[in-house]
Amino acid sequence: MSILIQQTTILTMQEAEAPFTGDIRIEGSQIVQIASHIMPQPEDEVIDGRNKLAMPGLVNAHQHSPMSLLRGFSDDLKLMDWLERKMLPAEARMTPEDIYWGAKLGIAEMIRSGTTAFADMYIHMNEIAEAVTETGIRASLTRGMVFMEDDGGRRLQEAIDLVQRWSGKANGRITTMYGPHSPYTCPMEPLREVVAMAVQDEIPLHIHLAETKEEVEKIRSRYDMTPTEYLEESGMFERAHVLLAHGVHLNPQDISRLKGMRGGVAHNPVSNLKLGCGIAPVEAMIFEGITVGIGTDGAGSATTLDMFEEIKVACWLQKLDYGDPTRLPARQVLDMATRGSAKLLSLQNEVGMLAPGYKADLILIDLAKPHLQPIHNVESLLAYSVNGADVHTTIVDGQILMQDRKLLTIDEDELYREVNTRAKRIVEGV
Ligand SMILES: N[C@@H](CCSC[C@H]1O[C@@H](n2cnc3c(=O)[nH]cnc32)[C@H](O)[C@@H]1O)C(=O)O
Ligand SMILES: [Zn+2]
Repeated sequence: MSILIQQTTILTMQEAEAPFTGDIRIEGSQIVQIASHIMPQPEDEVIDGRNKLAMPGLVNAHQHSPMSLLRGFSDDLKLMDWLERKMLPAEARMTPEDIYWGAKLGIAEMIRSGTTAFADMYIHMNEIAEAVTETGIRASLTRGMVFMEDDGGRRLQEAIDLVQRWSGKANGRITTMYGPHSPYTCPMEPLREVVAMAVQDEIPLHIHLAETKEEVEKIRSRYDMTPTEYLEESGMFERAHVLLAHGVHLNPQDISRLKGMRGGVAHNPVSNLKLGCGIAPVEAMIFEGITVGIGTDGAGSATTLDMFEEIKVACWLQKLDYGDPTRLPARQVLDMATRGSAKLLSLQNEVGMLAPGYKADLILIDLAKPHLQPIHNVESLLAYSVNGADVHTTIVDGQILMQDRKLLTIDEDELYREVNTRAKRIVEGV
């Protein structure tokens, strides 16, 4: 299978490279050539790229994909109330099949809005892995673990099963992580146990950190530490690749503790705004050399999985926080949503950039729209004007998943029937 995209505007996201017009050739799962003109081969599927822009697919660095089933079900609550009174009881009522359909709903929204890979933390991971396999998207999957009661090791065993069964599957599109949920749901002993497993199996960690002020207060009263100090105490930053979700409430010492860490922080600006959490110190972290990527968090809180929305809001928040519009400029935020997030998923040598040898994970954006004209500066348009609905074509691992806004691997009528019936049944009991 080979694809030739002709005469399109290309933003490779390679270091400081400006956009240019050219062709992109894909063979199998990889990009093999990018040049101003490439001779079509007889077997090529040719895509007309005129009036379009090709860029690396966006990487959503923090998600709970089946929470799309709970979108709009319990808004305008405090995080701890939302989580403990609404989400956890609803999740307890979800069957594995519900999770499969919820994940598929999330994946449909992601493919439609230009996301080609995501980091997911949830339960019933076999079903999410099946949804990833069938739909063609790329994902780093994590069984989230809350250690608040003795479950006879069930959660840990499910996490191990996920890693053993699914790492490298779906032509390498599936990778895995270990996911202790957060400082406030993981006592030190099981946390250290998971860190030791991550080190031994060479598997990254995915965990929430310092999302709310309440969390900071809770960890202070329990352990007399900041949440960051608490995680540092577990040894994870020194010993493993760690994907930290949120990192909103970090003081300057906390930021110093993260310096030199493998992995980095997934910024989820829309979720942070909607839950009233605060503004993450994104610029300060980048200044210290910490990798910051972008995620949406689950649709149960953020309510949208459109990474172009996150991109805009990420910029706005830093500009507002500093009272300075030069903060977090367009190119830098695009870098966060592609290469930054790719590094958080340990995929920096495979996705996040358009280059020969990289995976063919890319999107085409339709520029023939009033809000995307005239074209003074492509990076500005992408950061401040493009919406997920402007994505025309989505390609992952060399397979076209959406063309001309039609999903090719998902039956949307069936999907909407399933999710509505299931969502209704789940929330009736909460
Ligand atoms: N409840 C599971 C853990 C599930 S992992 C993912 C969890 O993260 C929760 N979650 C989603 N968004 C957020 C957030 O913003 N902060 C904290 N937890 C969240 C989500 O509801 C889900 O329960 C257990 O018993 O082990
Ligand atoms: Zn989360």
